[in-house]
Amino acid sequence: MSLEDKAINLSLKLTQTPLVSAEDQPRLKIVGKASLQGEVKISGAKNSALVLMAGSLLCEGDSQLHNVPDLVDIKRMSELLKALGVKIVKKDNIFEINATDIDPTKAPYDIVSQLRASFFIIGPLLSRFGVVRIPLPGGCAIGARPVDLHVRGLQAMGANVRIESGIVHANVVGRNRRLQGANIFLDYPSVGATETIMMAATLAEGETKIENAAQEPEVVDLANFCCQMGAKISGAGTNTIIISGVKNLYPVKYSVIPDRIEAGTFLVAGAITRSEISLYPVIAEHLAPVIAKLQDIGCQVIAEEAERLRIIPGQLKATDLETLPYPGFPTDMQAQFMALLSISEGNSVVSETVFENRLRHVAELSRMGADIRVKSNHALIRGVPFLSGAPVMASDLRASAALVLAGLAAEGTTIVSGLHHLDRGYDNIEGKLRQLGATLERINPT
Ligand SMILES: CC(=O)N[C@H]1[C@@H](OP(=O)(O)OP(=O)(O)OC[C@H]2O[C@@H](n3ccc(=O)[nH]c3=O)[C@H](O)[C@@H]2O)O[C@H](CO)[C@@H](O)[C@@H]1O
Ligand SMILES: C=C(OP(=O)(O)O)C(=O)O
Repeated sequence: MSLEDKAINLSLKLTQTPLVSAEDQPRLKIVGKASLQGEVKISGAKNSALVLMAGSLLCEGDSQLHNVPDLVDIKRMSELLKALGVKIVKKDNIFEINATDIDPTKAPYDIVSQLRASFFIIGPLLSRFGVVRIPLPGGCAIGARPVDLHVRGLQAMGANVRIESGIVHANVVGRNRRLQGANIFLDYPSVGATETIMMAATLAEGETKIENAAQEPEVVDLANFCCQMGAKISGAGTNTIIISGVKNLYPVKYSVIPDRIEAGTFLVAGAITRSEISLYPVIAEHLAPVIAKLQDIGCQVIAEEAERLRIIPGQLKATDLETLPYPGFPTDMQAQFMALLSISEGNSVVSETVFENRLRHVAELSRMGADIRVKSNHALIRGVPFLSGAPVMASDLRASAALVLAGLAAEGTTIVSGLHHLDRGYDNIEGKLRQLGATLERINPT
């Protein structure tokens, strides 16, 4: 077993075994009152790279994805594709993906159950082969996360879908096993459902219209990737996407957009430690709701030049925020802002509207001295002058980032466990923070 496989196995084991004690897991020791300076390099977007890997199943031949971040989620997605028969050659941040000879019924439960994005392969596989079998991704710490909108979209396009013993079996009969274009109104602008239907529609017969579509930058990135492969898609980035099906798609070289959530997390690192830092490369427009909130809180965020942002922190003051589908404030930045607001002067209300269980970091921030009360999906935060370092446990990916940020700002030392969450979605966060001047180290179990 390679070292990489061992790391994935350990990570899977940790996710499946929440009762592993903190001392038996790697932990991050963070020295507080950090002062940061310099520039941080932002990696490719996790949520784009994952769906582009799914999208590369749409054609035969060698596709190349550039700027792929180094993350456990990407390793899991690679394992999933390999289980289908996909050949992947990785050179640094470039993935060469060849999905010529693959079996659309071989997705293993062990991987799909660990990774939401793994379910997104259902669209391209069904569209290209007329048949697919895939376990349900299941819920996770932040909510139940059903896939009904994905399934209903595919059914509207003519797929027969049967869910039995936790496995989705779908096929298309007649008409050369091709899905048929359809008008689909999404009850909610789900990112994943929009991506699933969009990929499925690229090879369908006729035109598909997705109304109330998600407008996230990752949806636009996927549309650009598919168009470069020969798909006909218009309207991505608005709430109505139109896809005219084509018979074949072709492999391309494509570069993943910068990760707006990683960038947002570093902007908060600057704000919470009262440090001036810059970030490169970023697409400032993708960060508009995050930048607007940082300005409300008292920080300046300036575009120094194309793709480079600098945060100039100020006196931190309270603000309210509500998570919403793009272009609203992203749910994936809510926990990090909660850490920031916990030491901003005054009272803030944070409302989580996208996921039903995404406030579990409150208990851990409270352990560090934050004054936060939760009522249903709202958190009332009374800003305190400082946080105190403590042992804390991450409950999900962005909660882990929030605890790292809180640890950087706190007085004393913070020990964060539950790092398998952090490793899912942050490419070398320790190295990047260290380069900015933070003192932190990973303690491995003896
Ligand atoms: C891999 C990936 O891209 N993950 C992102 C994606 O997740 P994901 O695509 O799973 O998120 P969705 O936009 O689908 O989910 C939003 C809401 O819709 C609900 N829902 C979704 C699908 C469905 O069939 N039925 C249903 O009820 C979900 O439970 C949730 O409450 O968008 C989320 C919202 O921006 C981000 O937090 C995730 O980081
Ligand atoms: C919720 C997230 O990811 P996923 O959808 O992969 O669980 C996230 O990136 O914060």
